[in-house]
Amino acid sequence: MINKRLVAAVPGARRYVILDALLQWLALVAQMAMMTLISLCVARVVRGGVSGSGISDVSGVSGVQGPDVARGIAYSVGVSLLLAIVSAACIAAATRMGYRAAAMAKSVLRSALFRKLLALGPAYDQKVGSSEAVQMSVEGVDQMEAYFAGYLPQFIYAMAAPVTLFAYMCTFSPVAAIVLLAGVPLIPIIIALVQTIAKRIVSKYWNSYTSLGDSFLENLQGLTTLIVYGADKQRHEQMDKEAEGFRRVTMRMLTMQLNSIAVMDLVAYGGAAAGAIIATIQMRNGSIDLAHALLIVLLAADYFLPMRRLGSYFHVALNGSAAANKMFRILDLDDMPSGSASPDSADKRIAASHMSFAYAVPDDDAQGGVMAMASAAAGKRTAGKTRPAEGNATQTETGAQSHEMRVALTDVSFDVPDGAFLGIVGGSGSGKSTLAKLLCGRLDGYTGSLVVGGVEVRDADSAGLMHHVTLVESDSRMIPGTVRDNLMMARPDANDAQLQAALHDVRLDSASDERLALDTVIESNASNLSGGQRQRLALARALLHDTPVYIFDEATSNVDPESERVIMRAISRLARKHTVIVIAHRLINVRQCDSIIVLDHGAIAEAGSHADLLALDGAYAQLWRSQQELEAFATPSEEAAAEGIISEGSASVGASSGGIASEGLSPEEITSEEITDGNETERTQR
Ligand SMILES: Nc1ncnc2c1ncn2[C@@H]1O[C@H](COP(=O)(O)OP(=O)(O)OP(=O)(O)O)[C@@H](O)[C@H]1O
Repeated sequence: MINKRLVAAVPGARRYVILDALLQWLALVAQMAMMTLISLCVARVVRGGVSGSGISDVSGVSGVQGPDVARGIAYSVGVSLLLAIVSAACIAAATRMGYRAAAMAKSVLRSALFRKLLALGPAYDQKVGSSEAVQMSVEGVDQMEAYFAGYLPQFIYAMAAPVTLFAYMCTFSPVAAIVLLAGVPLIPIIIALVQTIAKRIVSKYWNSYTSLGDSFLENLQGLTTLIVYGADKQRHEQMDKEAEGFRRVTMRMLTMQLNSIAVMDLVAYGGAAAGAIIATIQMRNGSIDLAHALLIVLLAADYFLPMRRLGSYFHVALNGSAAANKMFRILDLDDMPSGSASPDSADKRIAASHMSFAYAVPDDDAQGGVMAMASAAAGKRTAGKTRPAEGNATQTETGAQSHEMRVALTDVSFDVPDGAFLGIVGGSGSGKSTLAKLLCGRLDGYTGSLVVGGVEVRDADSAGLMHHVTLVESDSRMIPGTVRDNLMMARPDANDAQLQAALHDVRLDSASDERLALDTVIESNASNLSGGQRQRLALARALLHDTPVYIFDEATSNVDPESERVIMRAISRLARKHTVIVIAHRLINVRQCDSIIVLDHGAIAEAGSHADLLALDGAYAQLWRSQQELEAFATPSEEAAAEGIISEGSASVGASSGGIASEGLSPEEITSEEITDGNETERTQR
């Protein structure tokens, strides 16, 4: 009934929980004394001032006769009021202690979650969904309030209260004390019975809640796409179905809670009624007087109420416990491994030797693609918390979840000399991005060897590796704030002149049409920037990072031709001083590289310079020819344009693609300003 791991996770909350229960117990003692006085008073009023028996010792008002009755009653009322105040103060203090325990639990767990998300590293979202992370750290953690402030103190108090009442009642009516105590365990028995069903329902509730959150977030993020393709109605219906499923499981949970509370109420109030019956019988037998009979009636409910309250807190606790178990699943994820070796900033070489890598994919997701065919090279460790089997069999078990291994890279070997300019090309899914992520330590679990900055990546200190390799991807993120904030992220000590220089390098300075001031505010999701501006700003930020190695993974895939030209020119200027790797689908963007690696299904199919690869007449040459043909096809010939034989639609395609083909992505254009200017003139004429 207690989530031991949850309690152990917040050791500092224990003393507040115990103080809370202790204060509740003191309130009970004060109430017992108050009820004793009240019973005595009532009995004296009824009997016209005749003194009670044993109670008088407790109340201190025995033996008060005749005219002193009024004074005795006033005295009792005064003391009762004082006791009521003491009891209320104890309850208020107990509530305070409960909130302290809850605040501590929430703060400890929320910090632990945030620390874990950081420790999971840049690829945290591969292990935890964004919406799950948000739900757990907000609503999941909030569930701890009821658990620590309500359930835990109540659990202790509900044990202590009946025992205390039993001990007191035994002094004047052992029969009533025993009968009432015997009824108390009925409530925990009901709780235990309900628990078996409730656990399953509550866990279903949380699963349904987080998965609905995931769908909601994804649909919201993709809302524009859904509307554009007219798929919003269908997604709407699908979400309605999910929401209906969530409503049903919520209703089942509430029904179960209300039903069990109703049964517990029956026991609690039935018990109190039983107390009244026993008191009446005993008084009629003459074994107790009126004052004691009244006292039994008044105290009988208190036997059951703490347990009854525990029963209602129990449902909240189950919810908190299920949320905590979900949190622990996140907290139990393996941190991004970090070695202690620091890459040498003077060593800009990269070397891979017989390097292989496979993703662990949950069984349900593992379909199609290059499935479970890990070569024997896929040796000791794999991504995340998985472990490949020896040889070709690559099924793994992680707790209840089994995984298939999806091979992404197989037996890859290459050497990149200091300051080299390397291109990596290949079809979709050939492993280019995986290689980029491995090089900057965002994925772990490769086999073979991968050396960056003179150290094996798996042994490298992850912070050191992040300062050695900068990866710029196609969907670079900006944080809300100013342009300055985003740039200074890469170099916190940069002055305005350095920031301006970085903006100048990517043509975002005041001389450019696309200019951005350092104080320009960037809104959420950089929605006030164009795709080109965003990517150029990301490049400026990367330039400020000034690391020995740069990797650009499709850094120009979503931008306009002008931005593509600016970015490629800035990238080519980086080479020599830094080692630069460019991953591109468009071969024209790697044509000027010293060497190009062609990946095919995770393996190196060809390697060499652009000229070597064309001479080889293999996959690269074939792809080059087809891309050239495509671009030539997309470029409207001057004669055709002059004769007006290109329709409006195709002219617009031609203008955009033709722009890309001719606007400065050839090596000459990238490295020579004059030729670029010539192209611009040509474009203006066109
Ligand atoms: N997180 C992941 N979990 C499981 N498999 C993955 C994951 N990321 C990539 N893969 C798989 O690994 C293989 C290589 O993917 P990768 O993203 O490296 O290819 P790519 O060459 O960069 O493709 P593209 O050019 O389309 O970006 C693919 O089969 C892909 O399905």
